[in-house]
Amino acid sequence: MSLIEVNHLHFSYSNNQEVLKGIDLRFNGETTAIVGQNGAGKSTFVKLLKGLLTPTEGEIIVNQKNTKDYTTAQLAKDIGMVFQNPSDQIFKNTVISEVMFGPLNIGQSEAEAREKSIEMLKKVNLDKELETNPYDLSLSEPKMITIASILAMDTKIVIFDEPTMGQDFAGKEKLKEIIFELRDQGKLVICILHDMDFAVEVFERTIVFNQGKVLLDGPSEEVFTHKEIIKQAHLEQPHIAQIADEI
Ligand SMILES: Nc1ncnc2c1ncn2[C@@H]1O[C@H](COP(=O)(O)OP(=O)(O)OP(=O)(O)O)[C@@H](O)[C@H]1O
Repeated sequence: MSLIEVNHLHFSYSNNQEVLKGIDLRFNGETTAIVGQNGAGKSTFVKLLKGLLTPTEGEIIVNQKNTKDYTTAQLAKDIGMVFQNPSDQIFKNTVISEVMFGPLNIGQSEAEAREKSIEMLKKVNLDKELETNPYDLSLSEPKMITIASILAMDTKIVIFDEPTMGQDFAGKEKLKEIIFELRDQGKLVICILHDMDFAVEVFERTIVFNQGKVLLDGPSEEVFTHKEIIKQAHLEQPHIAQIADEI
C-alpha cells in the first residue's frame, strides 16, 4: 500500500465551482514537486492531504488512515505542512516556543520537544535566536522557523507550500539540503513550486496540475520534455531544458 492514496478526488468550496475534478494519485517515497498556474488547485489539494478540508467526492488514505475518519490533530502525527505564508503559522512570541508548539501538540515531552527543536533550529542557522521574537528577524527567516517547527515534529510526510518564495540563493541551497536529508531519512516530501528550475533540480517526480486535473505526472526531467503540454499549462520550461533545446 502506498503512503498516500488519492482515489477519484473531487472538491468544491461552493456548489457551483468544482476546484478539483477527479484526481487519482499514489505517493510512495519519491520527492515530488507539484506545479501549475495560479488557481490550478495545488494548495487545495495539499490542504486535503493534510485533512484541513474534506473531499466532496472520493477519498484520501494517508498512512492507511482515511482522512475523513480522522481529525486534523490526529493526522498531524503523520503529515506536517509548511504553509506558504509564515504569518499564517507563527503565533508565539519567541522562536523556541514557536518551534516547540507542534512537537508538544503531538505528544512529545517538554525535554524531547526542546531538544528536537534546537536541533532543527541549528539546521536552519537560527539556534542563536531562541528567545527572539520571530517578527524581529529578517524577511526570509520566519519561513525557516516554520520549517524547523515542522521538522521537529518528525512526521513521515512533509509538505511545503511554495518554500522558495522570498528565499535568496543561500536560502534555496539550505532548502535543497533539507529536502535531500528528509529523502535520505526515508520521508516523503511533497512541494508546491512556481520555480521550475528548483523542481527539476531537486525533485525526482513532478506532477503538473491544470484546472483541477493532473495534466502530467512522471520523473521531473521527463515531464519537462513535454514542451507543448507545459505551455498549455501556462508554465515556463526550466532553464536547463531551454538551454538543451538551443544546443
Ligand atoms: N477558501 C476558499 N474559498 C473559495 N474558493 C477558494 C478558496 N481557496 C481557493 N479557492 C479557489 O479555488 C481555486 C483553486 O485555488 P488554489 O489556491 O487551490 O490554487 P493554487 O493552484 O494553489 O493557486 P496558487 O498558485 O495561486 O496558490 C481558485 O479558483 C481559488 O479562487
